[in-house]
Amino acid sequence: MIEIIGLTKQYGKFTALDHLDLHIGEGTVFGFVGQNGAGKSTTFSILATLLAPTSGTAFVNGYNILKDPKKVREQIGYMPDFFGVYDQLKAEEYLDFYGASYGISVNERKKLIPQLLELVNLTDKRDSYVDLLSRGMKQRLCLARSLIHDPEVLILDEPASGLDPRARIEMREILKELKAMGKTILISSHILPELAEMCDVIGIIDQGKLKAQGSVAEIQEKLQGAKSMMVKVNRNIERAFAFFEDNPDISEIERHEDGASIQFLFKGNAEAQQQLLKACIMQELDLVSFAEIETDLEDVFMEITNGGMES
Ligand SMILES: Nc1ncnc2c1ncn2[C@@H]1O[C@H](COP(=O)(O)OP(=O)(O)OP(=O)(O)O)[C@@H](O)[C@H]1O
Repeated sequence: MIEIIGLTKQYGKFTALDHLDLHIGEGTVFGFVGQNGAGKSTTFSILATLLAPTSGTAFVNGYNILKDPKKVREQIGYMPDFFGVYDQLKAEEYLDFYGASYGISVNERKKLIPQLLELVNLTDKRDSYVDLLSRGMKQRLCLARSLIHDPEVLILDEPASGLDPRARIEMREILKELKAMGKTILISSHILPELAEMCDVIGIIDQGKLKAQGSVAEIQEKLQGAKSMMVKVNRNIERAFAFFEDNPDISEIERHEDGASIQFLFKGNAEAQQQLLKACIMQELDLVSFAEIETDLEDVFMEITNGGMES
């Protein structure tokens, strides 16, 4: 579990983080989204105890980053956005080196390293020199490195940056496995739709401030106070359009070019939505479908960071 309280970081006069508060529950996959310079890496470096905050603090599994940095480091595996790899080492030796520096015994390392290489799909590269690995492979090796002491919390700064679509899918699959193991995972990214798919909760940061937090659907609802809905009719689209247009809880109604679909924003809870569906059936509106539309995270993000909403 992670608790961030009033975290602030000044670089000289510049405020990179401005009273950030965040609560991330155990076993959550949390996506930290923000434009370049929003403050994601600064937050992660502070959580990893590599950078001191100007004020505020954070707790990782109950350990204070300021008072108990050693304990915090035991809890977390950190993958920075830029990492050096020792190019004179082979993949297996690289992990062995890190395992030794964590005080893991030779015998344990012999068992652990093949497991880690398998987890990140690098078993067949164990004897390859690190500098000859592709970028995606290096990222995965670095992820394996961050797992060597079996941390409960993973902090991954842009783990998919610079990867091609295939390598991104591989990374996503590995993260799914780690989530299944019960790890709490914090990921930052610009690849917004991917985060939406992978994360339970998304936090949107802009100029050092948290603008919104919740599931993609919650963020959208908070932003618009309404859900996007789409209905499709078999015939008589005019009649259906007039029916929805008359409803005071419906706005931004649009007819699609296919001549059969109507999209609108609906303000109301699940009960109200059920009533609306019932009314459509009572009116014999020739519906073939009635559904909530998943919002594109990219749209939500752009709206929020363009000043569409204050938290
Ligand atoms: N050591 C530093 N000295 C001065 N300013 C810094 C320093 N490190 C970061 N900053 C500034 O703080 C702000 C936040 O940077 P940070 O790296 O946390 O952003 P980010 O959200 O991770 O961005 P990116 O996605 O580009 O990595 C930026 O404006 C950056 O220029």
